[in-house]
Amino acid sequence: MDLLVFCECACAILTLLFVMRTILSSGKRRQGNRLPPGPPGRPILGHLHLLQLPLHESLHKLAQQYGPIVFIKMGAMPTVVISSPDLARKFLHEHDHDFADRPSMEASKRIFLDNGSMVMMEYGPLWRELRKLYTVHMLSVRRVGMFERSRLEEMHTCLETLQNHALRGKPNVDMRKLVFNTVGNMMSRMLFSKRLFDLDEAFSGEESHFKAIVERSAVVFGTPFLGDLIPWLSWLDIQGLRRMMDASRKEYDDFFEAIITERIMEREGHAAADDDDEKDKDCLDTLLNASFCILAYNCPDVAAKVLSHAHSCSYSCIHFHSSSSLTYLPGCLLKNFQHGVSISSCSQYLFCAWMSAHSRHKCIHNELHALQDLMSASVETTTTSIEWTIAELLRNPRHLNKLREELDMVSSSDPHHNCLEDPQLGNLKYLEAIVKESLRLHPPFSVDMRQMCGGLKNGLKVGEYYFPAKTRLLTNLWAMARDTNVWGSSAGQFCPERFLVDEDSRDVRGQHYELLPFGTGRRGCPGTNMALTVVPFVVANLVKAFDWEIPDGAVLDLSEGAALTAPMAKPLIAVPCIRRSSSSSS
Ligand code: HEM
Repeated sequence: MDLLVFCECACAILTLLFVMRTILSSGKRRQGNRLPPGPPGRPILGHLHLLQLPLHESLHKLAQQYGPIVFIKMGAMPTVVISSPDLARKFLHEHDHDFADRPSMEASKRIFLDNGSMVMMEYGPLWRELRKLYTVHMLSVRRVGMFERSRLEEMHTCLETLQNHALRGKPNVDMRKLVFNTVGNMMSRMLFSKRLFDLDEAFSGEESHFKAIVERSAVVFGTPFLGDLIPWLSWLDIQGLRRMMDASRKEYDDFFEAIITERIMEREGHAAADDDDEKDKDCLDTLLNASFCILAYNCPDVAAKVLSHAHSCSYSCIHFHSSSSLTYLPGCLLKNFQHGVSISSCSQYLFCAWMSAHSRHKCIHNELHALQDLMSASVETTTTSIEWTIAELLRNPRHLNKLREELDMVSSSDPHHNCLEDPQLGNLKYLEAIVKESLRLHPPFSVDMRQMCGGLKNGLKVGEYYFPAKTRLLTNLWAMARDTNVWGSSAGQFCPERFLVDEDSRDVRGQHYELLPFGTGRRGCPGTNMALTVVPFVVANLVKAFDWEIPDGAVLDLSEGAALTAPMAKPLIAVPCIRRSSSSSS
């Protein structure tokens, strides 16, 4: 074979091999990077044009068309939407640690100073520290139980207010306001021992100072910020949202700073009194005691300054509140810290050193955000759940009467003067079934939002699909809880009996993936104990004490509101009528 023919053949073979390799490798890449099905998107907007509020309904429509796993782009943000219990198990259990971040949002960055909110914080050491503090020291069953007295007092005030108004005629009550203010006071007393709300607002249309702050920030959180969806447009702020976010942050800061500063002064005053009763009075005390620990994670540079300051001052003794009594701390303990004593055991001592040496303002922002975080995460959700439950009971008098019979069995005394207490409610199966059923049909967070952890820079393969880095995970809790394949043909109806048939063991605490009103896994709701104490408690007492009616001429409207959480579209207005006696009314 002459040389020319040989070269031509070799070139042809090499070209062929190159083309084949390119085709094969691109095929392999496509196969390896296969995305879940989804509708065609638009440039820049992605699939935003398909999404409306309430979000769970738009996502449900997509699932009906493309199946239980759908890939969309919210602007530039890759997003996977899941709507089946099996997929929820896969993503939120098997891949829980991979999807443990929350989507980063401008509002939470600005209002909670660099995502200082635990709810929105990225997964990492500070989140872990805070989470432990919340679940073990602030929201455990024991801790929630410690505040039973203040909840009883608030419930009593609520029933008394209703009774006074009912005696004067047939008043229309804005149930959302009444419940919000009652639950708000229960929470604020547990967090920092203060009442924030006046219950008469439910009749007058007035608004407390704190409620007005919450509502202004809800507007900011509820308005989509363009830069959250299309990051390269984040410089553009046509709606002036950044200014509103900063104003909102200042309002929260001023509000909580006053409360925290007052407490610090009180604690300093009490230091001389050696008062055991004041220890860990509420969550703010717990936070202040753990303060240095959080500071060390959040601002290591500041923490280092505290240490060196404490050291250079060589305090011989610093007074502080220990968990048992006022104690004097020998300076040598501070030195020990630098030789390896754990942060948490030294936190209280060093916090006091820091307090005496530096401006208060700088160091209280961790406590400030924790209080703000817990108030925002708890009051709205719990209120929404109670409002929906009462509305469903008004629509279904048969269930309401059955519940009342159960309640009358545990307490036949005068319904107007005695609150039903937690221990009386513990074994009431029908009440429990009603609360579960209400959370099933109306999960206050209808769509759970997570994001792939920042560390997974090359994305992640789950099952047969590949997901790009920072993919957002939306779990449609609302759709899973209404799936007829799981819940049968009555999936859309309010039917508490379903939890009583054959001793159905499905519960709401994150073990049953078809019913996840509190989420699940490491980022599941740490306030579940509190919510499952307060919701049945308030519902039971409202039902026990009054006959409830819809105002004359009004229609009970159970449509859902267009919001990120899933409230009723309009506040529930009801009329409380005093029960003649607990036995005669059932
Ligand atoms: C009926 C009432 C409530 C409902 C339905 C609810 C629901 C939820 C849901 C769905 C999540 C996200 C879970 C996940 O991503 O897997 C969550 C997170 C959270 N909830 Fe609740 N919640 C309620 C009450 C409360 C209460 C009373 C508190 C505090 C006292 C609270 C504090 C929090 C916090 C701090 C988080 C963030 C947890 C984290 O990101 O690590 N919630 N809640």
